[in-house]
Amino acid sequence: MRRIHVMAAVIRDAERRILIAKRPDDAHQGGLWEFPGGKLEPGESRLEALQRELHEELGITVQQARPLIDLQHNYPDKHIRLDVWEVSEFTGTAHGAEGQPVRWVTEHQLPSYAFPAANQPIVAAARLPQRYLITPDCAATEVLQGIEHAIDAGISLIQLRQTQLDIQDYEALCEQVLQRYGARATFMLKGDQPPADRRAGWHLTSRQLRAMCEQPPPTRPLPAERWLSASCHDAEELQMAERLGVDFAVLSPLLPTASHPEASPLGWEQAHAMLNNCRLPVYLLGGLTGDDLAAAHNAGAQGIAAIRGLWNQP
Ligand SMILES: Nc1nc2c([nH]c(=O)n2[C@H]2C[C@H](O)[C@@H](COP(=O)(O)OP(=O)(O)OP(=O)(O)O)O2)c(=O)[nH]1
Ligand SMILES: [Mg+2]
Repeated sequence: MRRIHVMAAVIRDAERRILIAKRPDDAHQGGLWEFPGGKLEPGESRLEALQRELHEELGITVQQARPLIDLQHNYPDKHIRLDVWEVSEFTGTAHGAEGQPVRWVTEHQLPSYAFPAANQPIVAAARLPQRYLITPDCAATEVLQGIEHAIDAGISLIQLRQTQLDIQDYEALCEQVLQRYGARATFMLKGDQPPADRRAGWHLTSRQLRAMCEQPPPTRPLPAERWLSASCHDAEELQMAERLGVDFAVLSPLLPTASHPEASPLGWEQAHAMLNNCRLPVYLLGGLTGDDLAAAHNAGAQGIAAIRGLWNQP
């Protein structure tokens, strides 16, 4: 089968809107919306190809870009590597230089556009932030204060962990958090059932993930409009997460941590190899801080997840 390496871009404007373009009706995957880009040519670097394609298709010059998600997809007629970068700075006015319709859309509007089958994880990656805060075990007042501080510092995805609380107290805290902060951040909650509050997403432990994948075919336990994520520790669990249809995964432990001294860390190289074979946005967890974001992106991750590394940061 034909194998092609495609560079594509999630381009953002100052209001964080994303540029999408419509593929010509007679092209492969024609009539569907896409993230602008095209094939890597022999001798080009990935960034050079991205710059050339965006200049040809949109008339813009890329100033700043970084890897967002890199995945492979088999269409019936070709095998594609979609190497998607986030473009945060460019010069020029983006327009359909090849006559194609283009549109700036909000993250919220993105899922309502029809994209090729390969794009589902890209749409998730474009909507998700690069930092994922997991709350530490501490008193409820401290949790609330810490969340407020984190949101003010730009964190928009938070898992309420609180292993110290029993179910009733956990649910009461979740309710309070959603009431106060539900409009300002996305909250991922834990538990045996999907969270009752439909604003919240559901984060599965690796044990839950394995149990849900035991009886084939695995069926996604939450409607598409709510976030579903899972904790993974190896390549097999990442594959299960893909098959279950989760929106994103957390892969751990990357580095040694004080909270899990017994676990053997994956290290950057092994994590990178696992992410090469994965079709999900993945946060790396374990001993990381905001300073590790560039390394995480270069390893093919969506970003970092952290408890201490993102809690009470200046
Ligand atoms: N650019 C882009 N291509 C995508 C996306 N999703 C997806 O499945 N594809 C597929 C469709 C095509 O088979 C391939 C991209 O090829 P292309 O037609 O854009 O390549 P190109 O710009 O170099 O065009 P051409 O000169 O070969 O006509 O990747 C996407 O979001 N953006
Ligand atoms: Mg193209």
